[in-house]
Amino acid sequence: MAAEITIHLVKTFPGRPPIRARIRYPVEGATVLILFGPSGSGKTTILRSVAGLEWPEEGTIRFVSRVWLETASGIRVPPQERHVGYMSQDYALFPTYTVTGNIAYGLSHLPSAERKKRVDEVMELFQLRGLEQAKPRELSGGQQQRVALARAVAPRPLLLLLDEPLSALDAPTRLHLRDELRVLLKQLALPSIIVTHDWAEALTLGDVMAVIRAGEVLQVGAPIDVFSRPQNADVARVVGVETVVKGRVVEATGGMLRVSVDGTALLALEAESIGPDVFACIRAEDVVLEQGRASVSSARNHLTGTVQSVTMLGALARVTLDCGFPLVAMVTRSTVEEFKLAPGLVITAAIKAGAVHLVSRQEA
Ligand SMILES: Nc1ncnc2c1ncn2[C@@H]1O[C@H](COP(=O)(O)OP(=O)(O)OP(=O)(O)O)[C@@H](O)[C@H]1O
Repeated sequence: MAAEITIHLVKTFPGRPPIRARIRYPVEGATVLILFGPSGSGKTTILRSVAGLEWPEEGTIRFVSRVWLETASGIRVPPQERHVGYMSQDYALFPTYTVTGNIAYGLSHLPSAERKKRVDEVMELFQLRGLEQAKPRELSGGQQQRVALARAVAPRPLLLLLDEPLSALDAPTRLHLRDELRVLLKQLALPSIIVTHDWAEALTLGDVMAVIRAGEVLQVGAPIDVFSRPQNADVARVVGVETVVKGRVVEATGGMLRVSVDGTALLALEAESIGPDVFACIRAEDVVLEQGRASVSSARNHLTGTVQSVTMLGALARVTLDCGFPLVAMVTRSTVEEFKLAPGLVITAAIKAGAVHLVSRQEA
């Protein structure tokens, strides 16, 4: 039987609806679980419960063969015996400690020579050389993030728990460190659970993703499947991007990238540090349907597609198209009536280049 992580819990804060998580997934060397959802949905509470920093009133938390929580039989393993690395959203570095002091914090059980060796190793790994004596306030946001990660990883935890690891950073640093973090997690061969509400982070970093809303786990699956095939309208609303397809950048011209998706060309705005292998992501509301060839919009992409399905959702309708790849559009009820949208109809989908978001993808 494959090694698994099980997180089943109920946690209630006074005056709030209970947080109920049911997540179970296979774990290998560096499997990353993403907890994805809007603010206040319960992601941090689930992460803190796995760390042992929050005590659910009911539940089971198992990591491979270890049981950390089983309320039915009274098992409650304290945080220090779980051997997890935890990084909170604000990094929580000790302000009066130096960089090495912060990193050495969880290594007090080691003899001093070994402790020094391990600190040196992680300083090297996280490219912190030269900053040994610096205090947290003297570091940039990116450096603080590295020190916090180094501190979490130094004691060789079994599992790494990261709460919004990139949210405190400015956009360019965030983009750069997102790619670095992915490489690093694979290099460490350390399973991790990462909280985020950023879909690009979920796609780049995650192997498995749990979508959480109002304390309920709505769907668990591979990120690309969850984004492109949300189980229901609630999940679609939370993830907000319904077309996620694998593509390859084939040309860069005049500030645009031409991306081939199963042979169909898509134009996207040029983006920094994008490799040739990408996910092309399109929000359903950014797809405009047009009839005939005369285009009124200034969109750079005009794709011919065949309607596969039309689902009415109140005043709006979700339309799935086959454009050589599956594309989802969200249109008004009046568009459905005006264009007589129905399965089999051939129609044009217009998408602005700026609405085609590219996210780097590691080719397996
Ligand atoms: N210690 C606490 N006491 C009371 N209520 C709490 C406590 N911790 C969390 N909550 C409540 O539980 C709910 C879930 O909070 P949680 O921090 O887990 O959400 P989140 O999805 O991580 O949000 P964010 O992305 O904003 O951090 C919220 O309604 C929050 O106000």
